[in-house]
Amino acid sequence: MTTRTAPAEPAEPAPMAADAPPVVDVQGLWTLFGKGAEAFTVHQDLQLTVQRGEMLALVGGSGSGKTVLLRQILGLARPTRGQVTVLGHPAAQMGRAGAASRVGMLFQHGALFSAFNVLDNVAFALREQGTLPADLVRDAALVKLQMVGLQPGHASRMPADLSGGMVKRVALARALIMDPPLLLLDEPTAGLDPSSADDFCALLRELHAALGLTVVMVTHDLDTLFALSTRVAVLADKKLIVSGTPRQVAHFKHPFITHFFMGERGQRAMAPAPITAPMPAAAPAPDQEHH
Ligand SMILES: Nc1ncnc2c1ncn2[C@@H]1O[C@H](COP(=O)(O)OP(=O)(O)OP(=O)(O)O)[C@@H](O)[C@H]1O
Repeated sequence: MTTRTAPAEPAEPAPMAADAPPVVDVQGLWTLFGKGAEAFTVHQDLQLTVQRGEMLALVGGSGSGKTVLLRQILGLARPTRGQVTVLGHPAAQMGRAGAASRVGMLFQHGALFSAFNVLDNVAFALREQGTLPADLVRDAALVKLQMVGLQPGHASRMPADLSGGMVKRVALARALIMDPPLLLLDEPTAGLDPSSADDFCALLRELHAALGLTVVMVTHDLDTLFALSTRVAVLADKKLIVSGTPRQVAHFKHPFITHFFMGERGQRAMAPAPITAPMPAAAPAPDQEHH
């Protein structure tokens, strides 16, 4: 089995002015679905703030409302009660153009338009805005392709001809086309092999630092969480039960957290990086030591 390499420490959030407003501010959020006997509550008086420069990982069990919360931050879904504010604006009132210039979203499987080539996928939101001539839109899309490590030669390829890692890169370039300060990632490394997942995490770290992005991601993958997040927020029991560094959160007593962090994968992801100094020639092979 191939395993991922031990992650480097995540980047520190960019320094902020003491009175800087949060990039994302969720207050008193209630989300209810269904009616009558079928009604159920997903979020119950949930609070969350995300400061500029953070890379926040949202974790929680299946059905705990992580994706619904991302959609509410993006303005695609409205809360039943409470406020979701993004860069000082109510998320639900941003409109499509406003949302694209403030928030970039990387959907779990890339969600590329299969009938459009790479360039047209990346350029889509900028072209739809209709404010720039076609050649500048094309140049902007090529710059974004380069930013995510793709070549101009990839621009004319169709999504069906791309590897999983390339689909993620194109989707990332598309999410960044309007230079949004906030990037939302839904399972950024899902479906990638360990080496491609490591490469994609490295790219996200570079772009986070180079562009001064604020990132909110949903991930079930502990390697990704440890590689990227400056803070982890845990959704359980319909609210945010704890937030802190990955290591702080891992020690919080809650059945979901124990299950999530304390399994074999969690222990491996939290283990210190292996020491790579060569063994002395005379050292016994490990399987001979206990005879
Ligand atoms: N538009 C909707 N109408 C009705 N129910 C919905 C709607 N959207 C989400 N739900 C329900 O809300 C709950 C939370 O869904 P959500 O997709 O946010 O969970 P999640 O935490 O992202 O789960 P997973 O980790 O499995 O993706 C689920 O029970 C889901 O079926």
